[in-house]
Amino acid sequence: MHLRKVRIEDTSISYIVGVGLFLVGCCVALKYYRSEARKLSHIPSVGNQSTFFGSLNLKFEGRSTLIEGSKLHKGLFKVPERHSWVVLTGNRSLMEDIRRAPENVLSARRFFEYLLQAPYTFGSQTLRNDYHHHLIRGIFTKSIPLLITDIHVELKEAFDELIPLSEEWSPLHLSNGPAMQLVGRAINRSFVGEPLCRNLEYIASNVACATDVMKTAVLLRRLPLFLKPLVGFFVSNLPELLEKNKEFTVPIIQERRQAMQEKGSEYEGKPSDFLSWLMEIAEGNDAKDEELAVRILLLNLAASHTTSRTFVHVVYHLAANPRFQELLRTEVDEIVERDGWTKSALDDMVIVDSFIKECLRLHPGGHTAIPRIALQDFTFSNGQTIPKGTTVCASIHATHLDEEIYPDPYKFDPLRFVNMAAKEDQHDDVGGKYHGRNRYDITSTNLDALVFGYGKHACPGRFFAAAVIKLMVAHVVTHYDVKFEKEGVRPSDISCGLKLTPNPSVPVFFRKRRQGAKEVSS
Ligand code: HEM
Repeated sequence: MHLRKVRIEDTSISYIVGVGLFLVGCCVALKYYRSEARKLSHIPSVGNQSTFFGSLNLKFEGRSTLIEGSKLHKGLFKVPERHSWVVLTGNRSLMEDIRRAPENVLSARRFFEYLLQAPYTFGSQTLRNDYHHHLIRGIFTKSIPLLITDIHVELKEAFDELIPLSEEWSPLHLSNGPAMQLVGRAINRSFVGEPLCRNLEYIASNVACATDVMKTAVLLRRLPLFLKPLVGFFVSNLPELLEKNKEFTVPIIQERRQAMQEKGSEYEGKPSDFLSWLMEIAEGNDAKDEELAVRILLLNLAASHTTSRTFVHVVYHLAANPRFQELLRTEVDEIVERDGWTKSALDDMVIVDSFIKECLRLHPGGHTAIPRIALQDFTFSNGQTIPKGTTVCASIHATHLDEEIYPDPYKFDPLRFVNMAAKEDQHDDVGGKYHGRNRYDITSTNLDALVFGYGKHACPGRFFAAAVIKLMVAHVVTHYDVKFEKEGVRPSDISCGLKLTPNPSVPVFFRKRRQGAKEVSS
């Protein structure tokens, strides 16, 4: 009897273990069946195959890995990014396929929602309703010539406060805060006007919100769907930060509403800035004070890091090469003496333009461009297919570092785009194919210049960004000498996943300009 019981227990234990193993096996098989790795197995991968080691590989050798990918694979290839896979291409025709695909097939919007983990940070609704993009493309961009004077005044004050003109060299960790403050003041002069644009707590609040969103999003992107709301709740401080941020903007909105009620919609002294224009066109829920405040914050999110990062890259190149400072200031001195600080003066600064564009070519914000998420299976013109849900983009280095387009592509050539435009003009003279000089301006977007994206989602703020960065760079070369401690050595960029940022650990030394200093009109 006793023996029989033992046998039964033995049998049931092996039975339970067997069923357990079977279920685990089913789960593993199901996980693999549903995994990106299986669905994308037909697309060749580059670098290490494990998502963990592959991501490390991307971190330390992102640029070379993606260049290798474009060279080895003429179609699509994939790389692991942290927890998942990203499909890329360096093929121009396939990049055009991405550009041409409609939003309901390859979605830019869905990518940004994923990037910012919108449902758990800002909320998808705010992001999906992008009526403010039309405003940026329309009246805001058209008004740049009128906005320039105020931005210049704001920048001058900001520079004087943050980097006082001194006869001695003073070190400054530019990328850690000063660049964001300079840019924050400049752009907010046109977004919300004074005095809010120079309220340092407001500028810091914008930066804090952006940092919190990015930090939270990086974490949430790795988690399964069911954990995101819970973890987001504990990790993010965004709700409090947003409330704090609204305390700066909402009173200004209410003041303007009151002025309009009392003195009419076009009252004397009505500020000409983005907030005023936004209040004019917002409707329904979007017109609520708090919604308007969040939209201004979103605009800051899109504009501030991108612009300040570019400014830092430019200053780093100037600091590493004192002769470049001479090159730019010769141009700026002459033009400003003639035209003052105007939009047409900025347009004439073709060397400054070329210099900044060359920085953007070599130091884009990341290794990729035109990122999209497939909302349905998509077949490229070469016959390769990606399944629904795949993140796909262009490898930016494939064109930015293509020696057929840019001879000696790794060399920083400040006059590269001036010379390319001049060649184009010669072509025009002899009846060659003429693209127009504008093709070589900072703001031009095409397959060879992908830093602002390309196609219908290309950055609508790029004309404004270009004007602000030009003003900042022109101000630096006309007022300061800059250098690094070790002459000629520019710190390498930091690569983090698919992102690229200037190295923040090295200070730039500033001193009042000595060489050829002259009184430039302020
Ligand atoms: C150097 C500075 C800047 C860089 C490098 C930059 C870059 C970009 C890039 C790469 C995109 C995505 C394009 C795509 O998906 O194909 C983008 C989108 C956007 N940018 Fe910028 N940007 C800069 C400055 C600004 C500024 C100053 C503003 C606002 C005035 C702005 C507003 C936007 C907006 C609203 C979008 C979303 C466009 C859409 O999805 O249709 N950006 N930007």
